Amino acid sequence: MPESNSYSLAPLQGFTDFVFRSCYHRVFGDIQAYYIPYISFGPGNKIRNSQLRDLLPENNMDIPVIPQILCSNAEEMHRLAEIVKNYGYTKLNLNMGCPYPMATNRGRGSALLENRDELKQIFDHLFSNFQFEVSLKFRAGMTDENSIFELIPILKDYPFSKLIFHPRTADQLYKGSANRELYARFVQEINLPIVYNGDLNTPADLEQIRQLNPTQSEWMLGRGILSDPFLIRKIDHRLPEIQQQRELKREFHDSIFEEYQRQFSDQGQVLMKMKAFWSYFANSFSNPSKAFKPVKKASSLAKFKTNYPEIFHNFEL
Ligand SMILES: Cc1cc2nc3c(=O)[nH]c(=O)nc-3n(C[C@H](O)[C@H](O)[C@H](O)COP(=O)(O)O)c2cc1C
Repeated sequence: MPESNSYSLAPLQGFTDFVFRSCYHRVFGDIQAYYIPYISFGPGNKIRNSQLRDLLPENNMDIPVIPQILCSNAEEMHRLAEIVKNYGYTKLNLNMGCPYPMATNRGRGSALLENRDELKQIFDHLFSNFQFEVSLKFRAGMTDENSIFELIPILKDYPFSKLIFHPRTADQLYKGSANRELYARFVQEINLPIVYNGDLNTPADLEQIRQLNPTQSEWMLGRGILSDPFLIRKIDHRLPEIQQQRELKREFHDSIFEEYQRQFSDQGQVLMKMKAFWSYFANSFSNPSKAFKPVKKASSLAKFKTNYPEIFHNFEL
């Protein structure tokens, strides 16, 4: 891999929150940009507290974060972008990839890829009324992956700082696999540097994409990092020796657990967050489904505290 590889953390609502991001950055720190999961308007035109908390500058000190918004039209975009601007951020990411009907039925996320007039209004309004460095994260359309090629002239018309492409259609949700050949064809046709996202779980995954697109150097990683916090070190051939790996992994886990306990007074909420964390983190142990069991079956935070040390003891690689 060339030295110029650069990595960003994908936004995963409920998983890559500020606790995860800050602990990862402190313990591993090999990521250039951490995308904050989207903010959007929910019932009563309100943004969920958890989304706002994740955006607060005091929760993102000294970390290179990029806020993301999920909107359906220029008016919604404007109100969300104002919030991001008022917090002092200078970068903004637009979510045009969310595949879930809850978003797409309201014209948000991937649905915007099929609504070209709305799309252009959003872009026009954003670039003429705000000074953000704007990036765009998108999928390969709603149902027909070839429809994404029709967007190329529009995407080239605006000064996006980055285009991040996850080559799956919305109706695939997370099933099947990301279409790497489609990605390579898209890059060739658009002829701009693009960030690749989707199913990067091993160094070999990056190699295979580079075989199709030799100049690929920008990567956004999501579930791969949640499942293996050493993934980037493996890709860059910087994996420390086994004892240090164990220590770093334990330090990472313990700092996340400590921080959730500081953030939430409700023990049930801490347990829920730790279960979500472990649902991926267990993959970094020798027998993932067995390793996850003691966490999954913990019915209280006290039981979790008793159960998790045995996982490090019994399933550590
Ligand atoms: C639980 C979950 C939550 C996600 N939340 C977001 C989000 O808030 N914003 C976004 O752009 N993508 C979101 N995604 C998509 C990821 O950012 C990423 O595009 C996708 O997981 C593919 O990359 P990966 O295979 O490296 O994980 C989410 C995905 C999952 C599984």
